[in-house]
Order: sequence, then C-alpha cells, then structure tokens
Amino acid sequence: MSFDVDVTVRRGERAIVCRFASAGGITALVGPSGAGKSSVLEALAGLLRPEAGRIAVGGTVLFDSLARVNLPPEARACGVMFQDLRLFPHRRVLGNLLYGQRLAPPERRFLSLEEVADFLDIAPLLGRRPRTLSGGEAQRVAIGRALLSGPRFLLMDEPLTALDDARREAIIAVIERIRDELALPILLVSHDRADVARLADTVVELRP
Ligand SMILES: Nc1ncnc2c1ncn2[C@@H]1O[C@H](COP(=O)(O)OP(=O)(O)OP(=O)(O)O)[C@@H](O)[C@H]1O
Repeated sequence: MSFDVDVTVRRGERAIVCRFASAGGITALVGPSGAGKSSVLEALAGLLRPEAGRIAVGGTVLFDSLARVNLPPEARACGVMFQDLRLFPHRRVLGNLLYGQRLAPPERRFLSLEEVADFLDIAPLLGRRPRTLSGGEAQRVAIGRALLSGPRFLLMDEPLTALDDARREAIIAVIERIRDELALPILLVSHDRADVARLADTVVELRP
C-alpha cells in the first residue's frame, strides 16, 4: 500500500474528511475549489495537524491520533511541490537545488545533483535566479529540489497549471518518469479531468 489515509482536517468552520488507499503509482486528488485538496496535501506533509485519523505512506505511519504519532515534516521524507512552487528568490537555481539536497540524509541521496539536472534538463539554468525562469522551467526546478531531498513519496499541488501545451507535455513526461524509473508514489492535485484520466492509477474525489 503506498498511501493509506483516513483523516479529518479542520479549516476554520469546515471539517474536511478524506479517506483513501492506493496501491502505488500516481494518485490524483480531485474535487471542486475549496473542497480541501491543498489542506489534505498539507496534512500529509506534516504542515497541518489533522483533528483525528491516521496517515501511512509505504507502510510508515506518519500520523495516528489514537497512537499519538505525529512525525514532524522533516522526518516524513516527502518531496513537496506547492502550487506557488516556493523557490527561494534570492538563491540561484543551484542554491535552490542544494537546499533540497541538504535536507536528504546520506542514505536517501539516491540521485546526484548532476543526475537530477540531467533528468529534468535544467543544467543550463543552474546560474539563473528564479524570477528569470519560465513557468515550465520553474516547475522543473521545484521538482528537482523535491527529488534531491531524498523523498520516499512526492506531493504535487497542481503541477500542470499555467503551462502551455508543450511545457505541460514536458512536465507530464517527467512525472511519468518519476513514477516508472524512480518508483516513487505520487499524490497530485489536479482539476483537469484529461490530465487525471491520463496520469492517475487511482482517483480520489473530495466532496465540498
Ligand atoms: N489558513 C486557512 N484558515 C482557514 N480556512 C482555510 C485556510 N486555508 C484554507 N481554508 C479553507 O479551507 C477550505 C479548503 O481549502 P483548500 O485550499 O484546501 O481547498 P482546495 O480544494 O485546495 O481549493 P482550490 O482548488 O481552490 O485550491 C476552503 O474553504 C478554504 O477557504
């Protein structure tokens, strides 16, 4: 089992209830705006504490309210790619990638910086500042930083929005390679039904 999630997450007045299990590959989290997709991702990353429930990924329990388990974000080994990417503007691409690499303990450094730069075709960008990157380039750098952090799984919030068709194809190809060659479980949020139909092995629908 890659993702095994059964949580209630409170956001102000709202209680977001999310329950799913998936066997591996790519899991898509879909639902209308405000349904709580980003909140569920934050709960998996350890940035938002669920009110109750349990989260396990790849057999490791990350959160269990009854057993009083709540691993801090840095102990969860998840690579996160937020909707706004959150690259450090004052660091060059190389500095952003090195930040991810420093988060990875030696035993989980399964990719070198050169391999990631090659895999994502970002070697020519290493000296650039994030503000000079196109949307697709910035997405690839954010994916690179996440991969270098030695993740056991990846969380991606709308990784395909705001891209033209050619760049979308490039990012889709990267996501498929991460699934096929690195075999990392991926949970991605998307509102595009065509993307979901193409990419997802499991679809989880969050209702408002
Ligand atoms: N920091 C916050 N404090 C209080 N309520 C919040 C906070 N962040 C989000 N919410 C509310 O929680 C609910 C779920 O928001 P969330 O961003 O998780 O939804 P979403 O499905 O990802 O939406 P979208 O597709 O628009 O990004 C919404 O009603 C939102 O207004």
